[in-house]
Amino acid sequence: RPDPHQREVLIKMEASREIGGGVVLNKKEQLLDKKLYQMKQQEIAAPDFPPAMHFFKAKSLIDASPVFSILQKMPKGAALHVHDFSMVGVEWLVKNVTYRENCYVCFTNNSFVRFVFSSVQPKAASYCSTWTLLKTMREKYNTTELDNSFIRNLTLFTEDPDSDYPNQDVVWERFEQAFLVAYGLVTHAPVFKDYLYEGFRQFQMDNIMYVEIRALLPLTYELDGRKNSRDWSMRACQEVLQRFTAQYPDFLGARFIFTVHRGLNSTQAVQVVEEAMLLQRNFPDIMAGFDFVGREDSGNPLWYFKKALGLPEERGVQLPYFFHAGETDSEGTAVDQNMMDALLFNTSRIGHGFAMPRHPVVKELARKIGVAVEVCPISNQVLKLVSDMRNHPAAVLMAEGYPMVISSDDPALFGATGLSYDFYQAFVGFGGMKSNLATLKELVLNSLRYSSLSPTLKKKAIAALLVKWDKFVSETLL
Ligand SMILES: O=c1[nH]cnc2c1ncn2[C@@H]1O[C@H](CO)[C@@H](O)[C@H]1O
Repeated sequence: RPDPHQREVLIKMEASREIGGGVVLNKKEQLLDKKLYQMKQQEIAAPDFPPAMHFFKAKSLIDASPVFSILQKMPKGAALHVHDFSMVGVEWLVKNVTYRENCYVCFTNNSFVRFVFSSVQPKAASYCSTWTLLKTMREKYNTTELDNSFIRNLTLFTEDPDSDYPNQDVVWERFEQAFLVAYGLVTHAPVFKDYLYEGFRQFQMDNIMYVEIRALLPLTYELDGRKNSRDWSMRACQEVLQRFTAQYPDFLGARFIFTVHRGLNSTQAVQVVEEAMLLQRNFPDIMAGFDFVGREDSGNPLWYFKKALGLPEERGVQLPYFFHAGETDSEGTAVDQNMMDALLFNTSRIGHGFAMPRHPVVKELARKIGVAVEVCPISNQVLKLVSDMRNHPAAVLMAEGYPMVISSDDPALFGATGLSYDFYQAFVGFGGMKSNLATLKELVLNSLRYSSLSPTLKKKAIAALLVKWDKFVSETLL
């Protein structure tokens, strides 16, 4: 039995294992830490405690939170897990993109919309009404109502999430629909570039200096229906990045993780991995690697793709992996082995790792080889129906000092922006009263440590972040 006299020592021992347990705060940081502690105490004691309710109901409360406002100002380093077409708030798509010339709309049998840009009347699709020029439609209908209905199509946001999304099947179906709605807009070649630029801008506004984007890199199309190559998309990414960093020199840049849906078969996977290797060779500066996306429970397990995933090593070619894994509750099924298999295929990080606490060997192995988990709190709340953030599995990982980064997955679809809302859920929700400024500092530093930047760039990025951090601490104390 432990000695009751050892109580203090044991408590300290636990605290030292926490994320941030090893971070030493300077005088100024200690002051800010105290301030944050008091602010958090008040928030946690309030009857309407945001992390205990669905994010869609909590959002307006979080917006009013003083802790949130500090988290917004905090330099957050990198966003390492965000999807290409969910970076930009959907208002921008509706208010800016759908108001451009030559934008057509149609309505599907299950009452969703689809968009396309075309110089001529587009051919009707079997699943949709005839295409109508939006400009003409706006002359006939109430524009505000129309725009609001588009916004509802593009996000999952609703006043009543509990009855609208009773289970994961319903919410995932709705989620994939929203991407399809955006698809015709964001794959139009000029919009593709503007979207990316606006995405960087919105992340930069949230004090993020670098992003790694899970990107489908779909073929973009021109007004006459002509399709551009995938190389065109990559060059467009390069060009937009150059333009953006020239305008915002504080922004370090972005890299892309080429992704495909996990529904494809093993032969298709071989082709896709071949293409990924080619992209990695031709665009080494902006290509980070490869991953599978889509709902894990309904897709093929990673092991099914072993032939494809073994190709790069077989050929002695570099293709880093960044697998989504453990975003499932289906304990003991084939997909529940994805985290283990991700490690066996030498993954650089694990996307989500929601099931990690249930896999002790994976956890030990991953920690030993330095594989971080990308925790996406709000995504898990919306797509995995985690109703109370205090019960999020990352609470366990955090207490054990397991290497993790906080990311936002699909901020636009959830009605969030950048990373601040997810940091709020981590800091106030599963971090509780234990997480402090040291926790935040470690999380933020982790985002660069576990990024795919080269060692030299990483060093530079961390130095730049620490300068921003000191400034943030001083300014927040004023
Ligand atoms: O949390 C996630 N888990 C798995 N797949 C996702 C998640 N978020 C987005 N996507 C997938 O990424 C594609 C857009 O890049 C979407 O089609 C969606 O299936």
